[in-house]
Amino acid sequence: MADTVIGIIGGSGVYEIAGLEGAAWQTVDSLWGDPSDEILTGTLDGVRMAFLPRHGRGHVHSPTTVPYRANIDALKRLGVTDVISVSACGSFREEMAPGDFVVVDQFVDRTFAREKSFFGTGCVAHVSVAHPTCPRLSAACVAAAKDLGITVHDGGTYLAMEGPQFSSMAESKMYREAWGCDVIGMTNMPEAKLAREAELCYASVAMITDYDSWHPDHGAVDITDIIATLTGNAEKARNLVAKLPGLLGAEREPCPHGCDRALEFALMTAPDKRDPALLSKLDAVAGRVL
Ligand SMILES: CSC[C@H]1O[C@H](OP(=O)(O)O)[C@H](O)[C@@H]1O
Ligand SMILES: Nc1ncnc2[nH]cnc12
Repeated sequence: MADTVIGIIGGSGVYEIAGLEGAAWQTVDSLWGDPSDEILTGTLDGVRMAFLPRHGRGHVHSPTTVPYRANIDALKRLGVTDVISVSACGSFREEMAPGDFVVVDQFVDRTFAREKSFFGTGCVAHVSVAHPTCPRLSAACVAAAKDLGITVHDGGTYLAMEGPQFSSMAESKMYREAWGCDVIGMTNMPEAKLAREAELCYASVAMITDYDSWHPDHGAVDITDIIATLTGNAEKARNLVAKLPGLLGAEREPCPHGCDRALEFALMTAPDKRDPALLSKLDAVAGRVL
């Protein structure tokens, strides 16, 4: 058994969490650049927690400029084992309404202007993201939401777009009708891919703020409406996070789905061909297998 350390990545509208014992904002150095902000650490119900606001306090980073690699590396350096991403999203489904939560289990990655891997020339690795979220951690998020009486959808496909502009109506209809996506946001990719490379369990709690631009009765997505819905959602998200230590416990068995062993057979580059500079940057993310 190992200690559980819960990492929360807070999205739009979620810039802090309350109630941590021994709470302190900590600077974490990463060789992958500066994380989005300092990380709030402490314990909740005897479980270590680390909270990182994805866009930084004051919402400084756009979805494109969020330092995704530095964020995941910094959480890994703090000993985080389980990452819960909290995000705002638009809905492509009538029955997935603003105010509802979706615990996402699949992604379509349409982002194109971001660094998507810790690996590359000098240390090549290929991990599977066929099942990009952790079923054990996702189940805990669903249970927490249900305990709180939040309307939660267990599973859904999240289309990750580059942004920062919202989609055109033609795109919105295509993602919904032809591609079968359920929700849309701008940040869960490459975050989920990087969490898998770092052998972290990852779950995504997507909080619906709008119907994007496909819905005949709702018109185009509007940031003012989004912010109004976000405020209510953020409070629900903080309550959900507070339930997680009780559900996950202070000690954890190895992940039954193998998230914490994702790199086991993934490295392709022969040991004598590996680039020492890249290997030193990979010490936290891939140290277990290097
Ligand atoms: C405020 S609407 C658009 C913005 O909100 C979402 O951010 P996050 O995923 O961090 O909650 C969405 O992906 C966009 O970045
Ligand atoms: N409709 C939408 N598209 C992309 N990101 C979003 N975040 C919240 N609503 C969104």
